[in-house]
Amino acid sequence: MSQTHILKFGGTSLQDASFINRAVQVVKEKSKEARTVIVVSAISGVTERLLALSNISPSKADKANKILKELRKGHTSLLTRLGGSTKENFEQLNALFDELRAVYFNEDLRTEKHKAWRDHILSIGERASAHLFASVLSARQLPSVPVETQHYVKTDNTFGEANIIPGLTRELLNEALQSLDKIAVITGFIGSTQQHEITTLGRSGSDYTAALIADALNADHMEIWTDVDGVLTADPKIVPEARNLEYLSFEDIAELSAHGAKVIHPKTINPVRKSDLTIRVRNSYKPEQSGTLIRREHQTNGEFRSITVTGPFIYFEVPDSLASEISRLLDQPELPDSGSDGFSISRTSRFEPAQFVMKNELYDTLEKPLQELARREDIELSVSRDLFRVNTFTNKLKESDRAVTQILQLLHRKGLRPRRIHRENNRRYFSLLFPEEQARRAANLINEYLISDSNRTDIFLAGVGAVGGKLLELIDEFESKEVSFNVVGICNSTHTLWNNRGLHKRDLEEQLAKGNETDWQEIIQKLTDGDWHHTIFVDATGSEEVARLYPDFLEAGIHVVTPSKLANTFEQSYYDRLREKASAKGVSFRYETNVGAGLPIISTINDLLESGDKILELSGVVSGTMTYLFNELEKGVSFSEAVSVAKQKGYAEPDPRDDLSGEDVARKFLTLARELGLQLEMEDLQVESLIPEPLKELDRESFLERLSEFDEYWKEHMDEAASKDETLRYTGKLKDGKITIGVESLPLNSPLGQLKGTGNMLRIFSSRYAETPMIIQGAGAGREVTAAGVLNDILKITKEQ
Ligand SMILES: Nc1ncnc2c1ncn2[C@@H]1O[C@H](COP(=O)(O)OP(=O)(O)O)[C@@H](O)[C@H]1O
Ligand SMILES: N[C@@H](CC(=O)OP(=O)(O)O)C(=O)O
Repeated sequence: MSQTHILKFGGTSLQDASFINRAVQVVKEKSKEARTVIVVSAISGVTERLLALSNISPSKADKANKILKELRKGHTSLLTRLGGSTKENFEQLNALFDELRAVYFNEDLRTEKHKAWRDHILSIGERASAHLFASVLSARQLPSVPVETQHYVKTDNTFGEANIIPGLTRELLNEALQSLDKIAVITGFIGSTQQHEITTLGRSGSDYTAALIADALNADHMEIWTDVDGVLTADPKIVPEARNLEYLSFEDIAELSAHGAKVIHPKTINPVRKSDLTIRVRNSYKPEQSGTLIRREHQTNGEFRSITVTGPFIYFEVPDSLASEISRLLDQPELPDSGSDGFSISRTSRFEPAQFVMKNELYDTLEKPLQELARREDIELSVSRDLFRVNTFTNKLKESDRAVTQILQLLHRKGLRPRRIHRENNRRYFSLLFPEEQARRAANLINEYLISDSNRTDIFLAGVGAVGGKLLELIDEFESKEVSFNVVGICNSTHTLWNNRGLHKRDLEEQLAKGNETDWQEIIQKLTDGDWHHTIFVDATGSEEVARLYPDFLEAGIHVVTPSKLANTFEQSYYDRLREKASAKGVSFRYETNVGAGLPIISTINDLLESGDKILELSGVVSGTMTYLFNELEKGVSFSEAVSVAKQKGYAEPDPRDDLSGEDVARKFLTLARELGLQLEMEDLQVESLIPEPLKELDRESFLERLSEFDEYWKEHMDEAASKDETLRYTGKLKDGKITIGVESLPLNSPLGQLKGTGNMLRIFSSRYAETPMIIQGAGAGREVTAAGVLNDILKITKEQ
């Protein structure tokens, strides 16, 4: 057997009899393949109980005795239950609890060498579990021996967080373990000074012990058995949706654990940094899973993405002149070691305040001198307490800062503003400071950003009629390497359907009718609360009620896209409010299809304006229905017949008066005018209606029936135009701040006279296009072109992010 494997069982992997049985099984399997060396932590919760014991004054002997008794009982009854209770094993375990009692009540040690006394107390946890586990293994035909590392792991005398003396430790461990013919069950977490006083290596230090042993024995592989699937993208206690990382490098894990990923002790990699050791972090609840593989070589496959949350911290600002003195205070060697992110200082210039972030406990020890310093300088030191750092790691940060920008935008949309942003020189990491609850929320949102395809856009589609239904089809068919869409919800006026994993055209047909009742407030709430990082609300309803809700969506950090012309043509104050909300929240409101369906009219006008051009006139035909009607009249079809066919073909609205009134064209021109910055209301437009006065008030059926009374009128008009080689078109014009809309007689061979089908044509006269206008022409109606235009808006938002 040439290979040596180290198995480290954390406290959680030995928490009760069934876990210990599972651990025995793991050892049994492993020991068939390789020489197996075990490292154990104290049974879950035991270190906490021992710490609690060390904080009980001996005057409260009852309380202390209760803990002492429970700990002894807990271990010995496990020994019995697991079949390891030979007389010798029982005596050895009891001897440890006798020792614990004796040390606890040793008043001299407690008072004179308090920290050493406490470490001695803590050591019992690991020593007891090593004895217990070795006894159980031996009883199961796996001959084992407990090894207490206070004899071999040598440290300085920084009790509670001792530093290893590497050479000596390596030599002693090697000597003790090299030729053992039984399975060594070694205590993690503990060592001793040169004077043989027991020390501990810092909370969760057993991982570190395991690495020291791996180094001493030149081991090939090490397994860290714990209670999670491996190293995850975040602590699952904070981020339940955290995902397992398949591979990490030594450098990755060292960086994560130094910044609070508790799954592995920060010093673990130190002794093995240069070795070819492989480390697997595995879940004792799911031994069949492969966990996370950690090795020296750097994996650049994008796996390195994770979040840690550290704290609590204090934050305060002082005039820069005070910063150096405070730094000196922080330099005192007797201060408690508060880890690599114990404190940080930012100084930008002499004139800007210096910003301090420090762990709560560090501040508590410094509060007095700090306040004194502040008083001397006559400033009030105002501190914010209990803040937490959300640290984000990702390989993407090596390439650019885009991920930082995207994450900040995402948090901003969800109403989360960090108190402080800190970008490390090491380009894979940045941190944000928040109050506790916000930190939790931010961690969950960032996790979603990191694990989901960051190119993914989530969509809620309201209205699944002609345009909405087609859009869903287009989204289903859409394929791109850079962007992906996920329709998380759809609704019509009665039903709403949700699915985080994505909805498709077939769901619309099969499932929507079984959905919940549509409740707009609930939809807004759900989209606001969801951890989707990039959401677009698409309104294809044409409903006024929905168009009035856009500010709420924008306020919730949700982009809005719509083919509906309503929102842009409500009162000017509403129009302005939409823009203000969108800009305040960093989200987009897009509506390219409001004019000319799929034709790029609004974007072209904006491009011209942005590049400094001045629009002088906009004119032409922007109603496909009207073009169709006049084309039919040209062919000799009667007015009433043309209207009814337009209705049948779906060009005209269900009540054709909505088109004939000119309202549709008016809304389009008003939208264009406002795009140019004009402040206008619908009433300011001059619009010629094609609805004969006597038919205005009729119901829809009677209107259609009586429309033929006016056929003659339109025939005469058309004949008159024809006699001059002209034809009729319904046109609009915006010039000098005024909009006029109505029927014009135009030469048959002019560009507008030549329009066919549902053709639209808009002429843009500008400073640059003063003589010959820029012309945008094409089909200006129809569900295909409109849905494609909406999809284009969605794509634009996605690419802006
Ligand atoms: N990135 C992370 N991946 C996995 N677990 C993490 C991470 N960050 C923190 N943890 C926490 O680490 C715990 C495992 O460490 P610990 O409690 O010391 O277990 P053990 O007793 O097995 O050593 C997990 O239960 C989890 O809450
Ligand atoms: N028992 C010690 C050391 C340790 O490493 O424990 P665990 O492996 O259960 O995190 C502690 O609780 O800090």
